[in-house]
Amino acid sequence: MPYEAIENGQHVGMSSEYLALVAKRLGIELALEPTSSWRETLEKLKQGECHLSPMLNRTDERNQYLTFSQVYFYAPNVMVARKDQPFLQSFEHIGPRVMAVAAGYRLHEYLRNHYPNIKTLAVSTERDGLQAVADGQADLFVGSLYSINAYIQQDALHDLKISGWGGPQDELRIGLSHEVAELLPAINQALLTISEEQHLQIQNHWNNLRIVENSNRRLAWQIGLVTLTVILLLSLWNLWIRRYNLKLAEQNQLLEALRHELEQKNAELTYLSSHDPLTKLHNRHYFDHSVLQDNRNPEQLSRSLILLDIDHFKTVNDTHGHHIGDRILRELADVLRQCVREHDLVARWGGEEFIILCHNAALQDAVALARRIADTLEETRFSLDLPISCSFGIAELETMEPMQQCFERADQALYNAKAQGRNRICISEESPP
Ligand SMILES: Nc1nc2c(ncn2[C@@H]2O[C@H](COP(=O)(O)OP(=O)(O)OP(=O)(O)O)[C@@H](O)[C@H]2O)c(=O)[nH]1
Repeated sequence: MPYEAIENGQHVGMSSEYLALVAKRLGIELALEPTSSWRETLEKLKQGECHLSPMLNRTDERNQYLTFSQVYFYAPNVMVARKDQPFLQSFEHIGPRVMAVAAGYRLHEYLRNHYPNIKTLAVSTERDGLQAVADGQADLFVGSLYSINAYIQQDALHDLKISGWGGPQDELRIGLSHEVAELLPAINQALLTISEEQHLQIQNHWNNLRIVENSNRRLAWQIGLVTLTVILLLSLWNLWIRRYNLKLAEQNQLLEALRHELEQKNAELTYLSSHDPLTKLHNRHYFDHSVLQDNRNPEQLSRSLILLDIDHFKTVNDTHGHHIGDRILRELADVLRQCVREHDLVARWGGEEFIILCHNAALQDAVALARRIADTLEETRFSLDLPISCSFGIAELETMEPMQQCFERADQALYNAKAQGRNRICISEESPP
């Protein structure tokens, strides 16, 4: 631009208006063959894939495959440099500087033929050439004043300046492939009928108005792009946060399940460490720690200990096997659970020996409980209908007496019961002085 471009599939720019005028005068319709670069346009003309191109300079090379109309548009060429570069009079003063030039343009051919020593950087479009100078890839760009003016404004290349004349001015013509060369006289005639006023109108139209429009459109695109990028980044951020929270919730759930499992295992461990696995009664460890270490407080109510031991249990095991012995132990535990009061504490002391702490029970209360147990044993039908009896030793905790001492008295009483023939209750009357 401002020469020509394709916008939304339409040919626009000065060139399109000149072509429209010519086509109208000739009474013909022209079909657009879109190309993306000047090189491609020339190649299609060469191959006969299209028949006409507007706004071409005549060169020796192009003369081989094109026929040219008369000149209908003159455009000066200029050199562009960054603002910190000096002004250069002409191509003679370029020195070792690198000059960007649009590949396939007449100027490219002109430089090659007349200034082979100038270092050139071939770019696809004039716009790319200006950008190459702005980016420092080239020191200069040479091209049409009209295009350069437009692109500097559109792309806001404010660090660039016109730094000198860029060779002979462009003399632009319509180029026709030889196949349609017979149209040439009519085209020349049509070009002659374009008035000075129409020329001016076309140039003003595309040199001012469109630039402003494009510039705004470019800005709008840039703002739109930045907004879209921000929206995209925010969406990605939200997605990431949502995924992170989901993962966190999963981890928390897992942690909660583990905590629950740990609590269960702890409860199991506590149970196992304080209970006898066979009878499910409290075990000796529990009883020892929670009761025997506890010395009597004078203000507490009376308490008694009962120790009981199954009579001739070895015979049960020896005669009927260990598993029957186990069953008898479990059945005896059930009897004890059934006979004691809820605040009494029953434990398996070891082997076939059990202990009961009777709370709020004086000696006679403990004796009554032992009798109840002995009676229940007689009435209970144990496995294999075996008759099961126990010997009992009982002691009441005296004021200020250590629990351990009371236990030893009960143990002695139990020993006495065994010694006196078993299946009986013996009492430790009082603690030794
Ligand atoms: N089945 C079984 N037997 C046990 C268990 N713990 C200890 N015993 C048995 O209990 C028996 C205790 O035998 P002894 O100490 O001689 O006592 P006893 O035969 O009951 O005789 P007295 O107590 O003197 O009446 C032994 O045969 C032990 O093997 C157990 O958990 N299961």
